[in-house]
Amino acid sequence: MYHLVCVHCGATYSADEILYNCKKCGHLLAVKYPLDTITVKRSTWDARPLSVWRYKELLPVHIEPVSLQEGGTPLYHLKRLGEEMGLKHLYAKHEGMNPSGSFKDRGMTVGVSMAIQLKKKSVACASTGNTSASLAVYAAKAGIPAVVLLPAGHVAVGKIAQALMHGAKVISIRGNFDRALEMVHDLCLTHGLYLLNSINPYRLEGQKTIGFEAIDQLGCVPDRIVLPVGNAGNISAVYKGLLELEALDFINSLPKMTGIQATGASPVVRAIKENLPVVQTEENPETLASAIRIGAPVNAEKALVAIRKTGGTAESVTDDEILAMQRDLARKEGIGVEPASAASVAGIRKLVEMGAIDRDEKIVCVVTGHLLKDPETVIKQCEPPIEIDADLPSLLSALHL
Ligand SMILES: Cc1ncc(COP(=O)(O)O)c(C=O)c1O
Ligand SMILES: N[C@@H](CCOP(=O)(O)O)C(=O)O
Repeated sequence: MYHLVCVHCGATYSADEILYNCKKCGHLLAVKYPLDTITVKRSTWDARPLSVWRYKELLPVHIEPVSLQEGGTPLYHLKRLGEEMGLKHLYAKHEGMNPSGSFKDRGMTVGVSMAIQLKKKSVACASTGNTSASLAVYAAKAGIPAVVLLPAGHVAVGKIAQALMHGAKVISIRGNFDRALEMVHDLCLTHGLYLLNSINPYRLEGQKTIGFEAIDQLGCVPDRIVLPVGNAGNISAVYKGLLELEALDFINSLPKMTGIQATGASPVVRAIKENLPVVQTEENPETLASAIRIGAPVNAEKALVAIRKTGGTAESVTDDEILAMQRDLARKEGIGVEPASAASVAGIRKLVEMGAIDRDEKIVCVVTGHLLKDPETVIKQCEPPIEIDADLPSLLSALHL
């Protein structure tokens, strides 16, 4: 049976205690499995469909999971963009192909299942959009109420539409995401709702399967895994999962974990570049990649370890660089992603230009959310449709034929 362990002081807690922070030092908790008793074989996993639940021996859920077939997302070889950058082995893992259109579904299938396993009656989160959309979807599937707190005016319309349509109670606060997270944390501690942001150690267990799948699809461990970083849960989760695979002798090397942030919201990048022991909060984070508009990443401590221990790096990209890559992915590779997701590939382009990447590396960029999440940012970048009279001459003239 697994238990919870503080990532900072190592204090341990029983698995069924509803805890988000260590009672001794206040830092975050992680799920620790007795890996020496896990006897699953690679061949057993290989025989199952590619999905979060392929790896159930390394997940905490013991009941029938609340599932909508999450995971099993495509790994695309970016031939054209890779060629332009001089990279032969550049891949994108398209997490926008999950049920609600982002990687959060991997976390929520596990997190909402744990809410049921722990007999919680309602769930809540703060969100820049995707967490709320995903929570609303999985709470609907589980048949329990969900409350979501959003930063007013800073959430993409597709994500609000999802949270509303799937029946969550949607509250917009006049404050940013970091404040919304503090508020929902207080609400959950005082009123017993189950908090499903990435400070929930169980939710992140689902997200670690991104790394497992990438390795299974590639047939080897990539040299580098690149992720956009906001609250820093995903990069931490993927790293944790890879450590578990290594401990089980399923892999014998680790990819360089590489985090990409938007220039206006880049506290992790700053900590890496300036070799700071801890991340310093940015009070007024700003980027049009609203999913990663976060100044106080709650998982930063773990993310710094992931990047430093694997010899990875962190880099920031401007909003213009993010949008240029969003267009390039769409037009040169046929891959539709939201701005925050394009940050990972934009970051690699920048690192290549800086000479910081070995061109023979096998690189997996995680592209985290679907293009249709944020249609307004798409429309603003494109020419509007050409409206014509409904006759052939008008059509030919519009096509310059
Ligand atoms: C589309 C998208 N990409 C990236 C991120 C950043 O992930 P994390 O917060 O786990 O660093 C988020 C949300 O946080 C997101 O919604
Ligand atoms: N981008 C996230 C921000 C919240 O992150 P979480 O991983 O702590 O839930 C979102 O979609 O809300």
